[in-house]
Amino acid sequence: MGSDQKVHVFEEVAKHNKTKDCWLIISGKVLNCLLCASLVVLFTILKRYLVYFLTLHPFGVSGVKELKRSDGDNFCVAHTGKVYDVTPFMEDHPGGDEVLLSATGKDATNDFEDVGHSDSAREMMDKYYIGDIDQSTVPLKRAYIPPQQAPYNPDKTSEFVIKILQILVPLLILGLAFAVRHYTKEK
Ligand code: HEM
Repeated sequence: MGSDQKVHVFEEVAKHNKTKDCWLIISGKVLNCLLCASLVVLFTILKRYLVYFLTLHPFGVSGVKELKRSDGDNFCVAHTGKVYDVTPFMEDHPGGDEVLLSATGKDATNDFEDVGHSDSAREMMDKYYIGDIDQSTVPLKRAYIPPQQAPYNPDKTSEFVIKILQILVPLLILGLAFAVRHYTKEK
């Protein structure tokens, strides 16, 4: 573990995006602990009894619905964004230094997890841990900057000249034919 462990702001971390100075943000997950799991079970049982009691109550409490926790709820799952200075690991990283560079300036958790790093890789991370990220400074989404395109403005001059010629040329031929006919008649 590094000695300079503090809370970093995103903007500051994002500046370390070079081979000789590379910082990553990767979140750790503290999964459901035993105590939390027991509390969930207890809460569910209590809730069932409460709903049953209220719906059968002689005064008729209406509109009581059983509240369901959606599957997506991360009950008791803590996400902590950690900052790693992987500069000394750049040359030795089995996945290469380019992937690490491409993971700078963002929350690289998904990139890291997608690879399916081994437990030994996760243990190694401690060596490069230099502090936590101030989550409030992490942008939710990168702002999409649309590519700059020049406005469509084709040159219409040549098109106009062709149209004029299409009208003028037949008129000229017709005029020439009349002139020749008139000239030969006179003779
Ligand atoms: C502190 C951060 C990291 C550490 C300590 C680390 C460590 C390792 C280790 C030890 C391996 C060898 C395979 C294994 O044991 O799982 C590995 C492979 C790899 N890592 Fe990382 N890694 C880190 C971050 C990242 C990130 C952020 C990415 C993606 C952007 C990444 C992409 C890869 C890839 C593509 C491989 C090669 C997988 C393969 O060829 O099978 N790593 N890493």
